[in-house]
Amino acid sequence: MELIDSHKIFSGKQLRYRHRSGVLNCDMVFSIYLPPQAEHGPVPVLYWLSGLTCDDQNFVTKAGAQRYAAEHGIAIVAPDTSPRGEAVPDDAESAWDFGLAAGFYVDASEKPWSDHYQMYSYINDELPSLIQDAFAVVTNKAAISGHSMGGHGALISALKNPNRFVSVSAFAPICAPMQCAWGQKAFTGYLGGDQNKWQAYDATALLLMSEQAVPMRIDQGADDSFLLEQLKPEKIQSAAKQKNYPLDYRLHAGYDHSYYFIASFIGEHIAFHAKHLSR
Ligand SMILES: N[C@@H](CCC(=O)N[C@@H](CSC=O)C(=O)NCC(=O)O)C(=O)O
Repeated sequence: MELIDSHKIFSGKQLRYRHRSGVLNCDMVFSIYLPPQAEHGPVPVLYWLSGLTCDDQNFVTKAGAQRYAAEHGIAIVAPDTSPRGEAVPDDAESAWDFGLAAGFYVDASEKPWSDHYQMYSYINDELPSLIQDAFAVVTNKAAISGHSMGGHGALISALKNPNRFVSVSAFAPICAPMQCAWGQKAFTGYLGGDQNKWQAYDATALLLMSEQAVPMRIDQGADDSFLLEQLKPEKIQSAAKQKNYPLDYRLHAGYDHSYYFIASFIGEHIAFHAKHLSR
């Protein structure tokens, strides 16, 4: 693992590393914020998953999360959103919603994507192992959050691993990818045409099948241009109501899909996770 950037911020450290990923079969970069408390012992970890077109830096430079992570003594790991490199296939049409920076946090089964696009395993297995081996972090519990495509990634990770994550939150997540154009395109490309396979990566379907709840918070901007066509929070709200699932859903007047929205509420999300991580 190679340290490629380092900054002191709010008495902690914002670090950036490059490493070889076995599951993605390419070099990857991730960022980690270590709060000042990490100098005195293990701290809990919040994983942050970013959205379409992002890499690890969008959240680090725009969300303003470090102030709150330092206050609560939480490390934040921000991975990239897809495999990258000369040998990694990208979408032939260079679409921004598929291929590069659009891994959708699934394990692809279809060629040519399956050789590299194994983002679910990277986020849920390989990266946490690496983080636990390399940093002073608490190993038996973590929290997860994300935005848009990354919100979908956070929700499915928690729903599929209720013993690993103590809490999950999301900003403007893609709540029902099987029922929107972004999700249908990605799942067809990465997983093939059999929709039975898609359910394993659809937050609304997973919630309906869940047997163990993870405290969940979703914040959504009412002026988000993707709200009606792509995000569909009403699907997961309805599923949560049906299952009596602990979903705290908040709609905010005037906010859009951008990092201005995320920066406005990231402090509340980190406080939500801190409460559950400290139990
Ligand atoms: N094509 C546009 C819009 C892309 C966009 O809005 N990306 C969001 C995530 S959308 C769902 O996953 C984002 O986080 N963008 C990065 C940012 O820093 O705002 C474009 O390319 O701008």
